[in-house]
Amino acid sequence: MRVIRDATLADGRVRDVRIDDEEIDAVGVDLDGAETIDADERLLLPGALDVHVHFRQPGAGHKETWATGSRSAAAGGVTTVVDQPNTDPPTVTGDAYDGKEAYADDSLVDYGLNGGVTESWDPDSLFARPLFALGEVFLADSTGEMGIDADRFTDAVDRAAAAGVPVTVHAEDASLFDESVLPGSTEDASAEMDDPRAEATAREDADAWSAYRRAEAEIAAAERTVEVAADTDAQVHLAHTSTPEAVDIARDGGLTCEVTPHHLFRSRDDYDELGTFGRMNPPLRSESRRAALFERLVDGRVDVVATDHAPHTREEKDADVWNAPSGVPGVETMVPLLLAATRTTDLTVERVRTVTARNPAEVFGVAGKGRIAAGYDADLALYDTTDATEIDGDALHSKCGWTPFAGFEGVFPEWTMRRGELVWERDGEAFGNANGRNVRGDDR
Ligand SMILES: NC(=O)N[C@@H](CC(=O)O)C(=O)O
Ligand SMILES: [Zn+2]
Ligand SMILES: [Zn+2]
Repeated sequence: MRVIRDATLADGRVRDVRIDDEEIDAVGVDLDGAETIDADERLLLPGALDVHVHFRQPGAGHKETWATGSRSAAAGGVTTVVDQPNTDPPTVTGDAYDGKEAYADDSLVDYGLNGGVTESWDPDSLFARPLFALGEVFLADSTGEMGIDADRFTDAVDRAAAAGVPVTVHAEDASLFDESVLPGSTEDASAEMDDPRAEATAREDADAWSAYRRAEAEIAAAERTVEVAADTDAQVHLAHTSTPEAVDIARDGGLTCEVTPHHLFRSRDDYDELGTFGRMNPPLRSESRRAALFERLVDGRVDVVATDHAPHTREEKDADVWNAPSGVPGVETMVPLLLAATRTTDLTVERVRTVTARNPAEVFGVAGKGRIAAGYDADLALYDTTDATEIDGDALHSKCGWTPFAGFEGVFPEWTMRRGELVWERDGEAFGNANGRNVRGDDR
């Protein structure tokens, strides 16, 4: 058996962690073992579970593949990812689920696969598969145009409740988007009458995306989701909540919620730097809303941090604000950004551990993951918190080759272990094997 010697755990205790094949055998002091990995009192965290990624296969392997996405995860201390259904074909039938699982064979890290809802979904075959969750259920169109109406949403939540599967919701209400911001909107109609003022009304700056998909649209959709959930036994989770209001609505309404690193570390003030590379759904919010969201991360009101890792190529993103695709990468920089923030804010290492590992495993009932304790999977990552490096898109491993966090400090793992196997060693840039497993699969 192998022993990781003198590791500092998130709560500050220094312990040995003994590993028996794929599992943690014991956590203690002076443990015996045939082989020793010295931690030298560096920080050992449970491998993170990122419950919201878009790895793009099938259908858009030019943006990301399971091989590149899972490498990016491993290099960022993430040992489990959950893929979303807006691929091509969308994961809305049993066959589509099976097709995606064949791609996930290339994954270095463990994974879950969500099922989605469209007009043409097939709930019977879909719920016959081991779904991680039903979701993200799109209440408004995003990449993949899977927005559904109110009746289908209620029906989907009812079916998920009957199947005992949690539901995750992309909560934006498209009827509340501010269409006056759009080119060709009513103000702009005067263009047809040769009114010179028309030119001035069509916004082309990247911040127009935030003005268009305004906060009120998320807040209203979060309220509606609480109402729908209240009428059923369904377990409902709000994906990527971008406003403090939606976090509070989720808590008060008995839902769980997740926030993304980009909504925690970026705001509308950053569009000058990011341009359309900062376009995503839900969009960046005001600096005051960002700060209020961060406060809720620090004090425990946010349940989960997940990335909504949504890569698009540079060429695709380099378009005008109305035509650029929505989404930013993030799986590799989530834990590094949060750990770096523990050095400069009130965020504690324990909170980082809780929102990236313990809570996602608990909220979604992932057995054997999210903790460093005997009997749990040996999903681990080692960090030197005194060694922050500057984030650089070229040095990351996503196929998209860019990051919205360029220039930020990040504390990256020295190594990452997934079920006892080293899947990333920073010295030498070495990756392990594609032995990732479905966390809801039969071989668990
Ligand atoms: N968040 C995004 O802006 N984009 C996501 C879809 C989504 O999560 O809504 C994508 O798949 O590109
Ligand atoms: Zn979404
Ligand atoms: Zn998403």
